[in-house]
Amino acid sequence: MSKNFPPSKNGSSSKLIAGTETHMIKLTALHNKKQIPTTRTSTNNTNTEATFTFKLGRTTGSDVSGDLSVNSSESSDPVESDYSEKSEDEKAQQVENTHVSANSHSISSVTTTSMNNETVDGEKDESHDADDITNTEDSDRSEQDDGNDTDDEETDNESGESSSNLTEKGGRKYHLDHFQIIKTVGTGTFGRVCLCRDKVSNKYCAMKILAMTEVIRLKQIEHVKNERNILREIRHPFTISLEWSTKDESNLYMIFDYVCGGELFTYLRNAGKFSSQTSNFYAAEIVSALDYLHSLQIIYRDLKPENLLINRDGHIKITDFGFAKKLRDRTWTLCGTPEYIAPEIIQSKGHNKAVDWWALGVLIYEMLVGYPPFYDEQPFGIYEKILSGKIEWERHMDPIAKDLIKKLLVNDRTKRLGNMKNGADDVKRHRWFKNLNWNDVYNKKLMPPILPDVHHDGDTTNFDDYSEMDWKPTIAIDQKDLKLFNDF
Ligand SMILES: Nc1ncnc2c1ncn2[C@@H]1O[C@H](COP(=O)(O)OP(=O)(O)OP(=O)(O)O)[C@@H](O)[C@H]1O
Repeated sequence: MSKNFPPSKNGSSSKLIAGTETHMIKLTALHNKKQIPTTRTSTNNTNTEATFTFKLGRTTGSDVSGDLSVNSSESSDPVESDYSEKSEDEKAQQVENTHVSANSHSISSVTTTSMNNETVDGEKDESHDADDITNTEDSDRSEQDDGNDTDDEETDNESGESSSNLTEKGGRKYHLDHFQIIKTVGTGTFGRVCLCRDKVSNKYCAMKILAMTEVIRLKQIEHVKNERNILREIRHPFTISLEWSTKDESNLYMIFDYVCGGELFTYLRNAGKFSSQTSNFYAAEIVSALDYLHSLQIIYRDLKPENLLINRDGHIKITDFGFAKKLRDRTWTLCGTPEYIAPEIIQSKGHNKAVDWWALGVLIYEMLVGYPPFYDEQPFGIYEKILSGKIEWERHMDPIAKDLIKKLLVNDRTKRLGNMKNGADDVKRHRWFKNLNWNDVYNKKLMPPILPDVHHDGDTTNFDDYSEMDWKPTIAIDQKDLKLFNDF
């Protein structure tokens, strides 16, 4: 099976997307036939026929059908846990410290080519009303400042700021022209992520630019609003930090801390597979982050090595909250990346945080083995394998890690570790994590197994090179469409 698994992220499967597009395979699905409907028009969907589309390439593509979440009062899901953390052994994990470059071909001298900032001209004031999905009373939210005068308990006055860059309350007042775009470090379905320099603080940051025309065309309006709203709400050592967001008449912009080590995906493909210790380190940081997100009723829904960035200090930052959702009960949106989606998503049963624990099982397997447990060249083949429940095991696999994976990759989500009455604590107490002190994990006290080869904060050598010639011309959307993004 490994023979057929493409090592490059463009070569395998992809995120799911419904409704449109060139370079996609169109498929017709019948509910309850081990196939996936993309649309759900009512909760009673027996034998509903739906057309859906998959984009090729595991990460070059993106997303999903429009968000079709439906609240249900007939949840059969297990009781939610209180997520209180339990300390275990005091022994911190000792892992081998190696300096590794994410790109096997990365160069050590770094030139950051300045580009004219043609796409980010002129800031528009924005409304910051959180939509009903993410409207919570999270005390951390004040630190996710967006520079809006009405919502600015926020950030320090960094060096060199003039008073015109301060809000009335003394917080940082952002403008798009504060950011100089340097280089593209990632591309997505409707935009790109660029390394930028904040000319006010003189710090590097990452700017995610989403073309609103594409967001509308791909019916992703609710998802990008979810992404922004959830990012404003969260603060955790292993999740990306949103510094500010805004829009103009063409694009949506999100400014993040720049994570210069590149994607875990690259390190994993270069290494082939990780040792049990290395996998354990990354899994622990992800468990810590998932536990936190779930405690806020947020499901992440896109766990995979491409979305795990490694910081200069070797610790994880989870990025791409494009599928994250604040959950009241269950949700029905078809989304994720084929190799990582849980059976209940395929079966359109409605899903909850259990899908993240399933994806963790897939991720741990992929780290230890080098390829995911369910793989086929076509998404349908992947789904059949997921639903069959059959997993091929390597002969010399760490038996304790295998036990955890088996308990995470349980088709019946009511019996899946992480989704039972003790919640994440069941995962944290598993024997594979027995040497960990979870407070040490949270406080980044474990020694990272990989230290990225980074020469300075704005180093981009751990990312692939992307052409800067294919920036699409900015198209201003009309006022009617702009209103769709009123609360972004
Ligand atoms: N804060 C960051 N620092 C450094 N690189 C980043 C950062 N955020 C994103 N990237 C890079 O950009 C890539 C694309 O980012 P992201 O997945 O958020 O975009 P997207 O448009 O949602 O992509 P997709 O369509 O694949 O979901 C990431 O895989 C990563 O390599």
